[in-house]
Amino acid sequence: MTLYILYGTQAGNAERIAQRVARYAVKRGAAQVHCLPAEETSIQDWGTWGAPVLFISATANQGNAPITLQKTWNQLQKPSAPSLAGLRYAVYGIGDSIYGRFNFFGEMLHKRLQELGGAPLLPCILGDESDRFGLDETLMPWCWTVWVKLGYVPEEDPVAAGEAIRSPLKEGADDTPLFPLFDVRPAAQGAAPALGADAALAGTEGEAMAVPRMEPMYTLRVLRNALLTAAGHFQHVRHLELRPETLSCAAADGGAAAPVTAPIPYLAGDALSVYCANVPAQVEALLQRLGYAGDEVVTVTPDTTHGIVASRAEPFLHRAMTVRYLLTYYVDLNAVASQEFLWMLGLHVVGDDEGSVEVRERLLELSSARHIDEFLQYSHREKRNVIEVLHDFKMVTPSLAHFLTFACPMRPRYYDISSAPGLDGDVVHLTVAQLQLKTPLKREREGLCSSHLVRAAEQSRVQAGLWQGTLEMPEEPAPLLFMATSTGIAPVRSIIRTCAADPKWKEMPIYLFYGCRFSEKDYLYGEEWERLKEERMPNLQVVTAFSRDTDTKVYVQHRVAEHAKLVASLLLAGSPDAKLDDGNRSTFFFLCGNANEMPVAVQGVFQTIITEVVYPDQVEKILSLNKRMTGENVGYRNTGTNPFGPYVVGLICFFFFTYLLTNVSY
Ligand SMILES: Cc1cc2nc3c(=O)[nH]c(=O)nc-3n(C[C@H](O)[C@H](O)[C@H](O)COP(=O)(O)O)c2cc1C
Repeated sequence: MTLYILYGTQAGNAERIAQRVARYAVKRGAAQVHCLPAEETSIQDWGTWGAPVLFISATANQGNAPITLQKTWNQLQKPSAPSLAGLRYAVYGIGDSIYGRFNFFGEMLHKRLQELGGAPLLPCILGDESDRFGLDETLMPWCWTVWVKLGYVPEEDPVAAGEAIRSPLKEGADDTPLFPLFDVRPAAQGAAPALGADAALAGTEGEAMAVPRMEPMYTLRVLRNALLTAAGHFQHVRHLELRPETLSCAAADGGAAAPVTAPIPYLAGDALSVYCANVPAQVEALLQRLGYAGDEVVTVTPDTTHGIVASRAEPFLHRAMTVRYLLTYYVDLNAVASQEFLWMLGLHVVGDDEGSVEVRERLLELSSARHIDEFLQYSHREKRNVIEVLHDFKMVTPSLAHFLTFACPMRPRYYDISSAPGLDGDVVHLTVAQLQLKTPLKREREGLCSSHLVRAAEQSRVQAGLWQGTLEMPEEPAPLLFMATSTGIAPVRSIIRTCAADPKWKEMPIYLFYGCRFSEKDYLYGEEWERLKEERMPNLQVVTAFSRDTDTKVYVQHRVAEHAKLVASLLLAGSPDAKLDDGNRSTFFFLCGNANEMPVAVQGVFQTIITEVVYPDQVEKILSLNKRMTGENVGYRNTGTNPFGPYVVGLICFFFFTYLLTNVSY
């Protein structure tokens, strides 16, 4: 019995869940489980595998496909997508009901697979992180139903099929098989030179070297790293200018680096996926804790002896490297420890003495669904990483193979590019805010990658890939309306500079509503707008909202309300004199900034403006024309195409492109 589990993840949660389900499947008797990011497979193959496929996917950024499913999703949506007749599948969506578009992507995926001829084993199940027991509440019954459908457990067996399904916690983490996905051995004598054995390859603090990765990687030289916010302001935002020097191919092809001969082929809306190294002091602490000096040379290979025969191809596989190098570049030591990590530690506690029993019980408790609140308190709210957990539970020392399996792999952080090829040539700009926070117990935490970038010395190097977004600029010049806050300005700056480089845009009205705290402290790129207006874009208008300059807080939406007539006319037809029945020149609207409250606030003010302030006598007409502007239906997209799609009605050409804060990467 072979089973495929394909996952879509943005930040790693769906990957962890998928691996857990893979373990359950092995326990239930699957002989071979392939557990992979969906994008590592081809949709053409799905219907021909002759094996069921379980899709486990998060919903990202207000209803969108997560990053490891984005390309696949684009292919699935095409009219030319292949028939999926022959595919038997089930979708488990991962989301959180605090978001308006709860599990939107999981539902879309399920529907599309069915449209293409796939046969669902059961209806799409939507996991909700806000459920009392978190995802386990739906995950466990879903697993059981799938096992029954696949014949792994007998349909008639009341324990397996009935009781277990009703009891969400039946298949708990504590009885999943504990086997590592990797095998770690001393590297063979005389093998190729080990990564990290050479001091130069191990990198120096603050400087990422060309560490092999699965995707093509640029090494970029930091030309400039300037503070944008005032000295003493609570938040550090910096402007980085980076020039690509070398490009290495995917690790799978050997990872050879070649000099870069052409600019990075990016467009407005694209991002750099930046990798960084762990802090050396943390690596040394972990080496000591795991019982390594650090210079031991090892080779890691997949451990397929237990049934999981294919899992994500990690770039550290099959190459000799020192343990220090492995832990420096391939495991995220700053990530919050997962429940699975605690569970794995719990199962490593041997001994029946009182102390051992107590520690084991505590760890298994923290890792069980029933104690999710305690886990969140211990781990998430305090941002407790794996090293701190190992420090708290000194009695347990996992093997390196187990540690690698259950710790969080090092993943890149995404930063919107804020430059434009037309104005900035081969130099790429980033606008980076350093993540700094205090936990409830007043422990200071900072973002690994944002700190790495913010501190990157000029002339040091940064390692990054190019993430191509899906933002579509208007084909012909059109009025642009931006609303942005804080570092949400990064993609806006890229678009504005793209337009500034093209004389065709010179006469176009471009309005930027920008919100931050203080005019003197965090008004990012304020002087640049003045210069661009003078030199290239006479019709660029910037309206600012400085929330803390006055006693009463002023936000972007308040400024929008003050300019009601202008905004309404832009939204409705693209011309300040437009009537409701005018308008074929559509304004492109971009909303960029904190995804939590701003979109809803701006939507509210738009609706008020259009229906109550500007066209009070035509409310019904407007609402009937643009149903999607009401209530829950307004679409927010991360660099998406027009979500109104066929719903864009002739009279209200309202293009809604939104960005979410990819700049909050840490
Ligand atoms: C920026 C952001 C946007 C999100 N948007 C949605 C959403 O629109 N709908 C939803 O159901 N869940 C949403 N979620 C919740 C995620 O789906 C959920 O946290 C999930 O566990 C993330 O899985 P991942 O780590 O595999 O990406 C969002 C989470 C984040 C961080």
